[in-house]
Amino acid sequence: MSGDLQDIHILIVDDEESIRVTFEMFLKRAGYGRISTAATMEEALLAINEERFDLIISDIVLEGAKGTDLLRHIQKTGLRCPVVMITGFPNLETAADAVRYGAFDYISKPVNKETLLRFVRQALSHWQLQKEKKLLQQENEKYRRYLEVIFSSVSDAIITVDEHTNIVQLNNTAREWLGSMEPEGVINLAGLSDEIGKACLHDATRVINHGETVKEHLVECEMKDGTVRMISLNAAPLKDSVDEFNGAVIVMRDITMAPPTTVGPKRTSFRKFIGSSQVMQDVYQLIENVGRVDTAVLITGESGTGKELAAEALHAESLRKSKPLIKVDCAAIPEDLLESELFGHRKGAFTGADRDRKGRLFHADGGTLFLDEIGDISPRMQLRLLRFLQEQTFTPVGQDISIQVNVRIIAATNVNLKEKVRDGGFREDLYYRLKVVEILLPPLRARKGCVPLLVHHFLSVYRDKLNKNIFSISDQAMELLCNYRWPGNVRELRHVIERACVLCNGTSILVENFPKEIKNDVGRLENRVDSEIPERRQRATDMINTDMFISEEEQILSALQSTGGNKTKAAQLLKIDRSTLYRKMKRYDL
Ligand SMILES: Nc1ncnc2c1ncn2[C@@H]1O[C@H](COP(=O)(O)OP(=O)(O)OP(=O)(O)O)[C@@H](O)[C@H]1O
Repeated sequence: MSGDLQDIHILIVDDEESIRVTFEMFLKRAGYGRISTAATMEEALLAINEERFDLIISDIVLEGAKGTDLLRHIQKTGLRCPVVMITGFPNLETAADAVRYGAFDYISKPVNKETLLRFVRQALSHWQLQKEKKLLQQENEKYRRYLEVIFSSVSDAIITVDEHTNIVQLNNTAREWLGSMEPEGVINLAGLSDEIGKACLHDATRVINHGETVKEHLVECEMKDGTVRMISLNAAPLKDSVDEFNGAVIVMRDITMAPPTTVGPKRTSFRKFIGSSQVMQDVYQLIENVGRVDTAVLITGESGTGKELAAEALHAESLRKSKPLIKVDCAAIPEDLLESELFGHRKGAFTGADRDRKGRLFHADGGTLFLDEIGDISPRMQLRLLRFLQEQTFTPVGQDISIQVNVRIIAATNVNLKEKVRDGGFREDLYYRLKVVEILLPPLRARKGCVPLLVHHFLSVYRDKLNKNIFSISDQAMELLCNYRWPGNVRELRHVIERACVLCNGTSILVENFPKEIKNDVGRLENRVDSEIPERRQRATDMINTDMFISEEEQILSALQSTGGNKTKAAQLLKIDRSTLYRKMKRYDL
């Protein structure tokens, strides 16, 4: 407990020095570790802007100002910590005013040690409860948004109804399918006249009246566009947290073209991403789903994994795509400039501000702001950003009037933000605001199946850029690249291929074109005792078709990619004849 008290930060505001000193002494002796004092309202406001407090104790009468003025300012800044007012007069009206303006409570003078400590304990435990409640609400909000993303992005139609078959919720697909629905008011399934509406009513009634679940009820339905589709309906009872029956959920899937288990073809690229491994398929899918939902996204992953590419793809997938995507590298801008860079400033706001300047938030209006390296911003910037996320308004430096904009925030970091929150280096409330949805980009060593594709992609980029006739890469060179750990991820691979293309004098990239750290791996391969080699070969055969080794399908894909789809050249690259290539392409459905 005393360890907790040590971390509690209390601000005492009083124009009488003796009171400040006495209160500080009482609190320190009681174990409270961090006490700050302010003699005037200006000093108090400065402290509140710079630091975070758990409690403020203020005299109701300050020199040249009233304690209630301080309360008003505190409310304006959005600070939520409790404020206890000390009132010198037996004037109940002023004290009641203070409570009306948001004070937690007031204490009448003279204040003895026991009374002060009692009020402090009460205010802090109230504050603790408030914080826990807020955290819980944030968690709930997070899950609610996750569910909303899933609900709105699945291609199945989902409808929930109450026990009278009134529609409670439906996702976009369901809205599209239930063509005869009026946009406003309560809609009952009984009022829908088309096949699909009737089928929903039939299944919902079975669930509601008999408590049965309905599985794979297949109906032919004429859709709005006149086509006849085969729809599979599944329905189940909807129960609340205490197992009370609440209605039914109906999930419908169009199975006309494909059976439900069919998996779509693997993508070898998406927007500016190259890569075909399963983890990247999941990333592409998530970006597509989340791009359309107007929510904050936190992109995480090691340096060089493609976080900026993910932000660009999210913007391109969103309804904001015709508006600007503004990028800010928070680590590259000095801390004292970042505030005016983001929020703008008025002429004369600080030395060197010789004209008004609109910030990047203003320029991003209607579009997306990408905040790279968000983990590096100062506590002051964290607070300003939090306020912006809460209100979508901001005030340029040196200006009084706030500006309203409509901006989606996408942030990225390569540090562990959760750990930073735990260490107190990053605000928890901001963390949850930013991380409504997280996209984690895996390191390249966890998706080595992507390496050959990336190698051929960058090879063709630099072949064109450097105007060279490099068309292949030796098996040994490729093996080295596939086995290397890539601490710098795709960025490092890109540089390695660029360098190799510059150094290459022939038509093939060779091991000798690689830098030392990669070439040294040859030594490791060659120095291996003979007995290890067959075992390694065996392992390679065993692991074909996994992400660690390159499957035949991926070799063919990367060869086609690097030759721009030219099958004759791809066959040459793979050292097989054209007809074999055609046969294999057919087999893998490429
Ligand atoms: N999957 C990929 N396909 C093609 N190029 C990629 C891929 N991933 C990353 N790159 C390239 O690697 C380089 C680094 O990518 P990016 O800047 O997006 O990484 P980052 O994760 O934002 O890095 P940092 O954290 O250092 O800012 C860029 O040149 C980018 O085009």
